[in-house]
Amino acid sequence: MKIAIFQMDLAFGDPEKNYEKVKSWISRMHTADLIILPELWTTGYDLPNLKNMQDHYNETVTFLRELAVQYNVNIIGGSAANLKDGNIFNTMPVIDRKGSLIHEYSKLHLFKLMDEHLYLKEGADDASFKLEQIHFAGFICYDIRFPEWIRKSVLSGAKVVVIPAEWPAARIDHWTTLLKARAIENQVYVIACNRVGSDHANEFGGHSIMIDPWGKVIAEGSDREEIVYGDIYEEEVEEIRKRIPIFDDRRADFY
Ligand SMILES: NC(=O)CCC(=O)C(=O)O
Repeated sequence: MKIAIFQMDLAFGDPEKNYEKVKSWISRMHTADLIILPELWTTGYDLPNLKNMQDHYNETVTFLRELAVQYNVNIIGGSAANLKDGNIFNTMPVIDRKGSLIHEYSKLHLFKLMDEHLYLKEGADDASFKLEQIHFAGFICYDIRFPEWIRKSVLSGAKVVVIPAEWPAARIDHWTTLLKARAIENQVYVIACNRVGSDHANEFGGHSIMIDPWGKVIAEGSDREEIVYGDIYEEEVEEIRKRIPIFDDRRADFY
């Protein structure tokens, strides 16, 4: 499967501008099977204004469904603010080549350092889904600091872990280290998309990355706006798991 990660810069609180940007860049990614966008790519962390955006999530999903059909590509649509029953969730839509919305996941762990707990509600979704017969699990940014949560999906069969993010440059060493650890300890592919650019509070670090189940970096972005490309091979996961069989050796009776 050919992957294209778009580590974009965002127009703060301006979905129309961000839609325009994705529309103008997507034709460069037309050979990919799967495109991945960053967390909250339509608005950035314009949290106080999200409550005024009634149909925003549905508009975003419709926009991505049309692109998926037009370019015959699967899209993991980063995440967008999703106003539901008076609460706002930080929700990742997954759309297949036919334009069907096949999965949604709302961020489970809210990040207090960026005020998420003041404006957002934590999700309660399963992270797993299948895309082109491959078992994926999708998490959002801060979720990567919770290895038990990721391990749960891996134990249920996930072979590829995808993470859209808005991770500040100030902690980019944590980003890279945590992602490599998640890949090595779970023997899965890790594909992570982080935005670049800045808002009033943070500079974001980019360095989107694809890591194989051995922990080797397949592709890594810079700190500038760009597309990061790489290929994944599902059978590689089983090969690595035969080399060091941690799932046979783990002592599930103890933990
Ligand atoms: N958007 C986020 O969840 C940021 C998480 C983060 O920066 C961290 O250090 O964790």
